[in-house]
Amino acid sequence: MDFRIEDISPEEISRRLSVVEPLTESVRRLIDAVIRTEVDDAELIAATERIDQVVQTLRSRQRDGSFGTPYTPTFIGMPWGNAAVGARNAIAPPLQIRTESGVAECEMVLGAAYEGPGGCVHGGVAALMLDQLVGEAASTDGLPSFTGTLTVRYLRPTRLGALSARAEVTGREGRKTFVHATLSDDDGVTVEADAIMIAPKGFALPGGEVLPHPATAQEEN
Ligand SMILES: CCCCCCCCCCCC(=O)SCCNC(=O)CCNC(=O)[C@H](O)C(C)(C)COP(=O)(O)OP(=O)(O)OC[C@H]1O[C@@H](n2cnc3c(N)ncnc32)[C@H](O)[C@@H]1OP(=O)(O)O
Repeated sequence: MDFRIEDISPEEISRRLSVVEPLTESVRRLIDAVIRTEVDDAELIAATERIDQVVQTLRSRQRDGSFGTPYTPTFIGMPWGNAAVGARNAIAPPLQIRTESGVAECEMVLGAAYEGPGGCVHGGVAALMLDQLVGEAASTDGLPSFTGTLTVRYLRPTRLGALSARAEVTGREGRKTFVHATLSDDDGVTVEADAIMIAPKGFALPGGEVLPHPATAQEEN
């Protein structure tokens, strides 16, 4: 896994986000527009050419491979290509997740790009959002955890539109954290999930042994 360190200040992080977040929002509007447009074929072909020109400009200077998750020396993560919450990733659902001890929650408005059954949220998108939320809830004590097992129950179809989601830690056992999560619309819960999150070897255990961070462990190996 990629654990590169980038020595930049929180102010520099904010500055970079202030530039890329509007770009990502613009691409989200583009995705929605492409799905729902009813313009004629000539306009679609002209739009394809204009979009390809923009792609060419962006590709004139580009990193190899994926974005990865760079960390500052004080472990502020920058997962900007992440499929669930990447600030540069327009296919990520628009989530602004808030966390407090053992809890992660957010509200979101999902449009045409997240459709599965007609007019409803794709089950994989619901699972993606809940997977991220259980990960963030499990990691609020500073011990990042991977999803070991995620069990998802779809109780009824989730209409596209305004939704909310919440994850809460229900127990911890060694490196395992148990988390329950829900996705809800105005009428209540539509999807629920239970996760077993695992803190990989190489991270500090809460109140116990401090293991090397993967970034430094990698250098030592
Ligand atoms: C602060 C920043 C915020 C950061 C915020 C971060 C949010 C991240 C959210 C993103 C979530 C993701 O998508 S994560 C990506 C999807 N997940 C993955 O790719 C994980 C792939 N799997 C793995 O890397 C590995 O299998 C691990 C790390 C899950 C486990 O490996 P391990 O560490 O070697 O585990 P091991 O020693 O064998 O077992 C330890 C204990 O866990 C149990 N265990 C092991 N695997 C599993 C499993 N899959 N499901 C259930 N339980 C398991 C074992 O029975 C054992 O229990 P006992 O005997 O002790 O009782």
